[in-house]
Amino acid sequence: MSTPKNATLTSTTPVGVPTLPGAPAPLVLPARPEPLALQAAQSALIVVDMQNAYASLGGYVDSAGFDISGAQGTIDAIARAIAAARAAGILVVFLQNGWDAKYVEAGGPGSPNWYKSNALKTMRKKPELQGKFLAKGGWDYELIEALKPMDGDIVIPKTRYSGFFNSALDSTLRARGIRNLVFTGIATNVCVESTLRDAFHLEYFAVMLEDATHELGGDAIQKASVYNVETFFGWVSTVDAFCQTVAPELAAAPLATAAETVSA
Ligand SMILES: C/C(=C/NC(N)=O)C(=O)O
Repeated sequence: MSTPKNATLTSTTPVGVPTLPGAPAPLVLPARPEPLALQAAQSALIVVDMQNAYASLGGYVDSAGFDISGAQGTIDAIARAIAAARAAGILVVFLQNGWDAKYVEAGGPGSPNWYKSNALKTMRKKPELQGKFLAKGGWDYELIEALKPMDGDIVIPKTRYSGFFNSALDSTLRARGIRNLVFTGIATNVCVESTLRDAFHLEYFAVMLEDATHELGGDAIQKASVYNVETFFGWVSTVDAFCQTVAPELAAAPLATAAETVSA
């Protein structure tokens, strides 16, 4: 989604993880409702579920009838954020949603996921699609070509909407001293928001780059999710603000240079 025209990044006293004595001065990310102070070494860029299932025509959400016509803009925005994060030494973590090829991890009729997952529902409705959506080893499950992990990035598989549930995400972040999470990905209102809410409950400072996320359900849904994050669970910023803050030298460079540092 593009930045709303009336969006103002309020400029008040920064908040965030207290700076330890002797630590370098923190970066200050313009954000709503207030700027967020963060150390690059204590921060991770979380790229949520940028898989063919969610971002490519012919993938699961497109096949299930959701509108992903805006996904390309989101992909480009995430590519810029990833390039800036890597340049700044900020850990990049890709979440990858899905299940084993036999769908044991999806849960059977005893799991609410059986009834709420539109991937499972669509495959039940159209048996010719059985086995196609979100199955490990398949095209649908793969991260999209334009946003492939590089050396130093981390990929965390997950089986439910929240990246923290039954996954290695929390321990991976804690082991590296990460306290600030910068969220991008699809879908704003499902896996991004679910993971960000859990981040709040686990004491991470979470900020969502609103123009590097894409909703499932329309503009009103995007606005509602942004409102929730800004008001209750964390902070909201933009890709431009993030790039300018963490890698100003890259933000000034031509787009092609930034894109080149993203694809493996
Ligand atoms: C609806 C849905 C959203 N996933 C996500 N990555 O936000 C799903 O996985 O079924």
